[in-house]
Amino acid sequence: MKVAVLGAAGGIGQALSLLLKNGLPAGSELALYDVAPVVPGVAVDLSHIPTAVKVAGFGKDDLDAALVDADIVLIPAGMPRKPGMDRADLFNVNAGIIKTLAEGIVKNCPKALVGVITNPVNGTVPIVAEVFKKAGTYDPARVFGVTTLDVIRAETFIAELKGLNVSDVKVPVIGGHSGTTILPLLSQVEGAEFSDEEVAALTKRIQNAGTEVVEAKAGGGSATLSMGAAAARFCFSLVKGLQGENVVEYAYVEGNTGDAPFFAQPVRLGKNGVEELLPYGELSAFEQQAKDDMLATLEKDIKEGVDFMA
Ligand SMILES: NC(=O)C1=CN([C@@H]2O[C@H](COP(=O)(O)OP(=O)(O)OC[C@H]3O[C@@H](n4cnc5c(N)ncnc54)[C@H](O)[C@@H]3O)[C@@H](O)[C@H]2O)C=CC1
Ligand SMILES: O=C([O-])CC(=O)C(=O)O
Repeated sequence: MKVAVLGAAGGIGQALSLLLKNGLPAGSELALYDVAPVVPGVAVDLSHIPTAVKVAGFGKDDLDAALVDADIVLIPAGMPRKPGMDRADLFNVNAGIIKTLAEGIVKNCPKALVGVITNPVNGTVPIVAEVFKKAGTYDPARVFGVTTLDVIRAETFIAELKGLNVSDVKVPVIGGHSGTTILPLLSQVEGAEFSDEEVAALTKRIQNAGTEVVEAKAGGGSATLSMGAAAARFCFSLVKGLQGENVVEYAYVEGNTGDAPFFAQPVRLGKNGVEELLPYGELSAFEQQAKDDMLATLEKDIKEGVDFMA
C-alpha cells in the first residue's frame, strides 16, 4: 500500500503523516510531498519512529516521484483561513494548487483513491473531477472530499452534551463542507433525544466549529490536529475498503442523492473506492428545510470549481 500526502509539511500534513506512520498496515509506503523546504526533514523525523511503514520526503520538483503508483492520495496542500475569512475566500489561491496536484495524479497514479482536504472543499473537489475528466481518467468512485471532521466534531459535541461514551455515538453529516452546507442529521442519532432548541444550537455549533478553531487560534491558522485525526480515520477506512473489508463513511462525492452534483452522503467503501452509494434516509422537517435552504450555496460553490476549469 502506498499513500501519498500532498502538503505534508503543513499543520494538517504533519499531524496526518504522524498518524499514518503509526497506523498504516505493515509494509506500507508513505510519500510526503510539499513545496516547503522542510519536507525532507519531516520525513527523516518520522522515519525514526519504529513502525513497519517506510517514509520518504519529496520536495517541490519531485511531485511525480511522490505520486508514482500511489494507491491513496490525500491532499491537505494550500492556504488555511484567518479570522474574518470564509472558506470560499480561499478559492483563488487554492484552486490553482489543486489543479496542479490533480494533473500530477493523472500522470502518475490515475487509479488512486483521492481524498481532498484543501478548502473550499465544495469547490476544490469539482476541480479535481474536471481535471480527471479532461484527461479521460475520471472515476467518480475514486474522488472524495474529506468531510470526516464534521462527523467527528458532531460525535464529540453530542457525547459531551448528553454524557454518552463518544465511541458509541454515530452522527450522519450530509451536504458540503462550509457553513450552512454542513448538515448534521441529529434526528438519526441513536440513543439520544434532542429538544428543538438543542437541535438548533447543536446544528449551528457543528456548522461553525471550523470558525470556532480559527478564532481561538487568533490568526495562527485553522484546525490541524483534529483534521489530522479526521483524515487519518478516513484514510484507514479507505485502506480497509481496499483490503476487502466492508466499511461505511460519509464523504463529499459525485453521488446519487439528486440534491447537488456533489454532496456528502454515506458510501460503502471497497476495492474500487465507492462500492455503493447509500441513501441518507429520512429527514426531520428541520433538516429538510435546512437542506433546501443550503442547496443554492452549494450549487454556487460547485459551479465556481467547474467554471475554473472551463
Ligand atoms: N476538509 C476539512 O475539513 C479541512 C480543510 N482544511 C484546509 O486544509 C488546507 C491546509 O490547511 P493547513 O494544513 O492548516 O495549512 P498549512 O499552511 O499549515 O499547510 C499547507 C501546506 O501546503 C503546502 N503547499 C502549498 N502549496 C503547495 C503545492 N502546490 N503543493 C504541495 N504543497 C503545497 C504548504 O507549503 C504548507 O506546508 C487549507 O486549505 C485548510 O483550509 C483545514 C481544516 C479542515
Ligand atoms: O474552518 C476552516 O477554515 C477549516 C475547516 O475546514 C474546518 O475546520 O472545518
